[in-house]
Parts: sequence; C-alpha cells; structure tokens
Amino acid sequence: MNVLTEISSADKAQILIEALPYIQKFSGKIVVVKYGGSTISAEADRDGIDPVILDIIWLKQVGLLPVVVHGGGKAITKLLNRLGHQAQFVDGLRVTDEPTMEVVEMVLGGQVNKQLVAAFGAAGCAAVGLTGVDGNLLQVQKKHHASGDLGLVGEVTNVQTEVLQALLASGFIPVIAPIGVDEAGTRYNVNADSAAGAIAGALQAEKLILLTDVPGILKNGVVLSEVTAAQIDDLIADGTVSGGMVPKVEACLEALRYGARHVHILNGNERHALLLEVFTKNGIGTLVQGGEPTA
Ligand SMILES: Nc1ncnc2c1ncn2[C@@H]1O[C@H](COP(=O)(O)OP(=O)(O)O)[C@@H](O)[C@H]1O
Ligand SMILES: CC(=O)N[C@@H](CCC(=O)OP(=O)(O)O)C(=O)O
Repeated sequence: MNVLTEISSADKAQILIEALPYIQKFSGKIVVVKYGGSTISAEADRDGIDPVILDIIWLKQVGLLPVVVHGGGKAITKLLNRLGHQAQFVDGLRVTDEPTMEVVEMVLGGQVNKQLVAAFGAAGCAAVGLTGVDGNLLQVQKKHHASGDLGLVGEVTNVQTEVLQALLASGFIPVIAPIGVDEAGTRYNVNADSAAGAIAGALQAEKLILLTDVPGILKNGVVLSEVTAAQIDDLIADGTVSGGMVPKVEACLEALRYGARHVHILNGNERHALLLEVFTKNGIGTLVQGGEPTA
C-alpha cells in the first residue's frame, strides 16, 4: 500500500513544498515519537489506518529514523476496571501493585504494542515491537516518591541502545512499550513520557516529539510556543502544569539534559501534527528549551 495515497492531494502538495529543505536537513536523524494513550486512534485496530502512523511512515520514507515509544494508560485503566480494580494516580503516575503490574505488562507489552506494530505492517512498513526489557533497553530502579509508595513504578537509570541501533540499521521502526527491568530481573511500570525522554537522550535524538491530546503547554488557555526549564519550575509550582503534564515536562528536560537536541509537545489529534512540526519553519505546539528562550 502506498502511504501517500492516504494523504489528500492538496495536503500532500502543501507538505512537500514546505518540507523539502527540512527533508535534507533531517535525513538520517533520529526522531523519537511518544504516542500516548489519549491519542492512540481507536480506529487503529479496525479498517482505517491511524493517521499518526501514516505520518510516522512518511518521516521514514523521506529518510528520517523514527523510534516510537507508546503509552496506553487509558487501555490499562479500562482493563483494570473490567477486572474490578480501581486505578490510582499520584502526580500523573499510576500506583502499581503486583496485580496492576500484570495488567500493565499485558496491555502495554501485548495489546497496545502489537496493535501499533500490526498497523505499521498493514501500511506496508516493517516495525518491530519490544518492551524496555528486551535487549536490556530500559534499566530501572524503583521510583521513590515524596507522596508515598508507588509500588512497581520504575525510574530509568540507564538506556542500552544497542537493540535500537540494530533495528534502525536494518530498516525497522522500533515500537517500544515502557516497561523497564532492574538488576534482579524485576519488571517495572515506567511512565511512557519518561521512557521516551530517556530513550531520546540516550540516542542523542534530533527531536523528541511528545504527542498528547492538548496543543502544547497551556497557560490561561493559550499555547506557550516556547518554555525554558526555569519557566517550567514556576508553571508546576503555581499549578498551571499539573497531572499527566508533569511527567511530560520532566521527561522533556531529562531528554535535553542527556543529549536530545529539540523537544516538542503537540496535539496528536491535530491533522498531520508531526509533519507540521518537523517540516515547517515555525513548527507547532510547545518547544521545550533547556536554557533561556531564544529571542
Ligand atoms: N498546563 C497544561 N497544559 C496542557 N495540559 C495540561 C496542563 N496541565 C495539565 N494538563 C493535562 O495534561 C494532560 C496530558 O497528559 P496525559 O493525560 O498524561 O496525556 P497522554 O496520555 O497523552 O500522555 C492534558 O490533557 C491536560 O489535562
Ligand atoms: C508509571 C505510570 O504511570 N505508567 C503509565 C504507563 C503508560 C503511560 O504512560 O501511558 P500514557 O502515555 O497513555 O499516559 C501507566 O501505567 O499508565
């Protein structure tokens, strides 16, 4: 199947005209895309092809090296509820006891990961699904949190990128479920934004793009097109940034600290958001900067 037939002619022409300089600029560069549970298309496992997946394939076809890290928080909560369990979150992180971890591993490593890999395959693009346990990719330790015990929630201590380099060198798109492993072999639930940030840093990615269900970091209903680390501290302190946005902005800063070059938060539900970010002059969404904003 030709991916470009899925994009309307008008959109395609517009995208191509603007994209040409950026295609050259980013050729061979790694772009880590975090695809969240609130934006993963409900259509993906039915007939229609998920438009975000088409955009990711577009990136690959013009020479970039996409790496996908996915969430699936909503799907985890749905299955937990069906099993009669309540989901509990502290500062955007799921409190993960052992039965919850079983569900997390089934949903992220199984259902969601395979749904996405199958969708890439259906669009004619070879993707390989893995969790952070495979190839010792995401090494973690138990996360200690000021507000209490979160159970089997892991924080990434090291990323072993060999398996990703091998997949990229062989032309595959890696699709990663955020499950980590500690030295003793215990598996942990890792927030998908944190996993994506750590992976983007370790790969020295050209871009980390966090897709979510809002058009960027909002303040009084307006998207901030650019924020710095210092501004983020203030936004968290005054409650502007809360809930799931907290691990997201922390992941952005971590990615920048460890070597990712550019970090963006944008709305995955917006049509061709990824292409608009990568291939237009001003991009879209919020650009997160490690230092002070540029003029
Ligand atoms: N300042 C903010 N700007 C935008 N979204 C925010 C902000 N503070 C909190 N949020 C919340 O963060 C959510 C995104 O985080 P989350 O639900 O974890 O997304 P995802 O599932 O895509 O990772 C938004 O839908 C919004 O409710
Ligand atoms: C520790 C923790 O909170 N892990 C997340 C992992 C999935 C995730 O992050 O999914 P989204 O990106 O769709 O929110 C969870 O259990 O929901």
